[in-house]
Amino acid sequence: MSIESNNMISCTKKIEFDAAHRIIDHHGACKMLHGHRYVIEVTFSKFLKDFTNHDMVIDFIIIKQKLDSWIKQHWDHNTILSEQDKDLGNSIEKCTSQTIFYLKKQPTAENMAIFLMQEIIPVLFDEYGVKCTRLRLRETPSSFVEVLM
Ligand SMILES: Nc1nc2c(c(=O)[nH]1)N=C([C@H](O)[C@H](O)COP(=O)(O)OP(=O)(O)OP(=O)(O)O)CN2
Repeated sequence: MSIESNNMISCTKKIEFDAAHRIIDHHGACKMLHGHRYVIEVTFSKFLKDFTNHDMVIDFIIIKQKLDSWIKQHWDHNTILSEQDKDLGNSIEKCTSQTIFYLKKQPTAENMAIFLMQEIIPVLFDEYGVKCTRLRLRETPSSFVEVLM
């Protein structure tokens, strides 16, 4: 097999979590507070030409340790709201003592995926020298978004 300079090898890990959200001003039911079983598929890649001295793109165990810990701490069994939705967030916090996770934008699947890809994953995986090339976030069995880099 001949390796071309742009051939890549990638590895993907799936992580699931439960969270509630709502999209203010949505024309349909998504303006109501509701929950999802979210499924993240995160993919890291390396150029094959850079893979010569390695056996793994990145260990699946490291992906789980790093990203799953962040998700468990911030998003799992929590409510994800826009910063414009502080009244709702404050009411929930008063009743449940949870710490609401606020995004600057609406908590759509797109904005959640972009936030993970831009703000969280680069910091969590900085030391491993791998590039996150794809992040898929499934909101329902029939709906997902994907960020490709
Ligand atoms: N592009 C986006 N569209 C919608 C989002 C989103 O994040 N990005 N979010 C929602 C709601 O949160 C909703 O709960 C999910 O919508 P939908 O896929 O329509 O869910 P259903 O289970 O009702 O889908 P079925 O078609 O019945 O399988 C809405 N849109």
